[in-house]
Formats: sequence, C-alpha cells, structure tokens
Amino acid sequence: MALLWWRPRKIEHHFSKQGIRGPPYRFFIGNAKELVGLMLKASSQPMPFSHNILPRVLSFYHHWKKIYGATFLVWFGPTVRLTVADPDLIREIFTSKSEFYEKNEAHPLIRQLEGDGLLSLKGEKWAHRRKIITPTFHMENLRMLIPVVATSVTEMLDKWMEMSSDSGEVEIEVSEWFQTLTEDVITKTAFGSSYQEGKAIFRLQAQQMDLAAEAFQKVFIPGYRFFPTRRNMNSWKLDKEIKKSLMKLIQRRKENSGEEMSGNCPKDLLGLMIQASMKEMLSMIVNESLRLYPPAIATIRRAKVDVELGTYKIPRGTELLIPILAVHHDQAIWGNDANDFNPARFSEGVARAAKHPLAFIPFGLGVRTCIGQNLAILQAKLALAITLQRFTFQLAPTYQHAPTVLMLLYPQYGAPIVFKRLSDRVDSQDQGS
Ligand code: HEM
Repeated sequence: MALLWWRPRKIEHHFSKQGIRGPPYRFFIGNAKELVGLMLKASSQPMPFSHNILPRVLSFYHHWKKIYGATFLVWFGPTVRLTVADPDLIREIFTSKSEFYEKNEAHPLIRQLEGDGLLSLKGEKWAHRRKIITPTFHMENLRMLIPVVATSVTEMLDKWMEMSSDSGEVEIEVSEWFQTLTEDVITKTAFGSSYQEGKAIFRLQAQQMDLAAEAFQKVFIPGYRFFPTRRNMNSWKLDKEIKKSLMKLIQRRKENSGEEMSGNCPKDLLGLMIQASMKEMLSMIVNESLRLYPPAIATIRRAKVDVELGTYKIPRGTELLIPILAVHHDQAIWGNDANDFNPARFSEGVARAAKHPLAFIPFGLGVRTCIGQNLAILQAKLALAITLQRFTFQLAPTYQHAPTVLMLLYPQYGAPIVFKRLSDRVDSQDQGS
C-alpha cells in the first residue's frame, strides 16, 4: 500500500517543489489509461504526408508537454519517469555524470529476444562483453566489410532488376527486403564463412520476434512469461534451438579463428564510395533521415543514487525518459524548419547542424552508445549509392504514411516503393560495355 499510494504522493510532492509537474498519479495504474488512450487514438489512422511525426509516434509526450512543459513526470503504473529533452541535461546523464545512472531493466520480452546480450547487461559483465565485441566494429575492420556489404546489396538489387525486367519498373515493399539485408550483413559480420547457419539462427529469432510482438499487444501481466501457455512453450523451444545453434557456431569460429571473410563485389562499386562529394552527400541524407525517423525513439536510464541533474534533485530509483525523437524534432534546437527534410543542415558536420552540438543522438551517447553505428551507416550509404546507380524511385500510390512504434520505429502499413530502371545503365549493361 505504501509503495502504491504514499510513495508516489511523496515523489509528486518532491518534484512539484522544484516546479516539475505532470498528469496526476492514479492508484496502481498511474497514467496507463490515458497513455493507452492517447496511443490508440494516434495510431487509429494514417497521418497526412508530413515529417511532423511526434504527435503520432510519441503522442503522450506531445500531449503533456503542451500542458506541463518539456520536463514532466509521467506514471507507467507505479513507476515514475521524468522526461528529459534538454541536450545539456542529456549530456550529463550520458557522459559527465553517467556513473550515477544505469540502464533500465529491459522489458522481459526484449530480454528474451536478446538473450544475455550487450543491450541489457550492466556493470562489469557489460564492460567485459563490450571490450570483446568493440574491435569487430572498428573502422579498419568495417572497411574490409565494404565488399561484403556491397555484395549483399548487389544481390538484392539483382533480384529487383529481374522483377522489373518486363515493364522496366516494379513496386517493392522495402521494409521486408531491408530487414533481410540487415540480417544478411550482420550474419556475415558476425559469422563470416558460417553464413548459412547464421541465417538459420535469424529465421528462428524472427519467429521469436513474432511471438513477442503478439504478446506485446496484450496487457502485460507480471510473471506471465513463466506460464506454460502454448505460445510460451513454443517460445522456450525456439530459445533452446537458437542457443544450441549459436553455441555450435561459436565453437566453430573458435576453431577457425584465422579464417577471412570473403566478398567478391565488383571493384567499380568501391570507386563509387571513394568519391568524396558523393560520400558527403550520402552522409547528409542518411543523417537527416535518422534525425526525422530515429529507429530508437527513446531510451531510459535509472538514477542509482540521489543525484543532481542541472538544478534538479533526483531521488535514487527515478527513471529518466530521454525522448530522442522529440529532441530531433524540437524547433527551439533545429529552427522553424525542424520538420522539413533538409540534408543541407548537416553540411558543416553533425556538431554544427543544430543550435546544440548534442542535439543529434540517433545512436545514443557516451559509453553505451550504439556499437553497430558505423556498420549501420556503412550499410545505409552503400544501399543508397548502389540503388541510385540502377534505379530512380518514388513512393507507391498505395503508400500510407503511418510511422509507428513497436520496440522500434517502423511503417505501420509497410513501405511500398516504385523502382524504375535507369534505362541508360540497363542498355549499356545489356550490351556488355
Ligand atoms: C540505424 C541503425 C541503428 C540505430 C538507430 C541504433 C540505435 C542504438 C541506440 C540509440 C543505442 C543506445 C541505447 C541506449 O543508450 O539506451 C544502441 C545500442 C546498441 N546497439 Fe544499436 N542501433 C542501430 C544499429 C545497430 C546494429 C547494426 C548493431 C549490431 C551490429 C547494433 C548493436 C547495438 C548494441 C549491442 C547496443 C548496446 C551497446 C551497449 O549497451 O554497450 N545497433 N543502438
């Protein structure tokens, strides 16, 4: 009772003395009813075609910010979260005072998907694992991966060329293809020559993802994942299979540790990447896309001790919600054109794109910043560059603009795009020149 009633009251009082308010706590459910209502309303229909996606994707933040200001308290059940969208405060949380904060326990479904992975580890276990994995993603190693990634992209585009061979154009639901491409690239990065087995593991994980997504839609009951329901039993079986296959692969990698990853991409594609101006432009386009549509729309940290954040006094155990998407769309930081797609804003580099040097944080910040960042950017740039060599493209008439979030940002009704072959290139290729 004390936990569910008096403690929330005390916390509300503690913050209101500091000028921080929020929607009032309700016994046990906190603000869950309003949160779900706002989310359901926002996702009930597609939105007009605009990059102003905050009201749809983070509807609760957009709604309560108007009433209580950008820094407010919101209750996820009896758990309180303080929203923090000020880049100076974000810098404190992730860099200058990061030792006072820890990663939030992942949602049980995410833990199940990820296993004992880097994302949800803490303390020494995390530091040890991160140290082992980091070299894989160093720029020198990634440079060696360019032909590997380019081959995956080229194989995908070859299939699109085939699909468009009759009429010269084809409509493609790109989100599924790019999901497969990413799996392909990560499998090659992580598993090298044991590629086929790596693919099989991804298939098993995809099934897990489906089960998790299904469960996510339902009300989350603590302890539910331990019940021997049909879905849980399926999920446990899959989990066992994934672990067994991974162990086999890791063992094999240990045995063949000298083995090189192979890639046989045409050399002229590398030339494309080397053209400095093209590279600059691609970086700007990828950055602007990640600004407007950051796949991780928010992240959470928990105060390990009583801590000062700017002038605020934060009691131990308080969770801080950093709405990455809201920071990226903030007009006070990015100017009046914050909701426009304008890659040129990155022309003088990331640090100068906005009024604050840390306003662009699609990969997080500080020690727990994304380990796959360089690989992700490399893949996006290569995919774009090679696609532009072969096709022009535009949204399909059937596209419905409905960005939404289930763990990550994704298009609710898919992303159908019409690709038109560049006839010059097709002709010259057909003639073998
Ligand atoms: C566009 C693509 C990607 C985006 C936007 C992204 C975003 C992020 C963000 C925001 C974090 C920090 C989360 C936090 O601080 O709470 C993170 C962490 C992480 N990401 Fe990514 N990521 C991407 C691609 C990848 C890829 C391709 C990999 C693996 C190959 C990867 C592996 C990881 C790992 C392991 C962590 C945890 C690092 C740690 O806690 O030490 N990510 N990512």
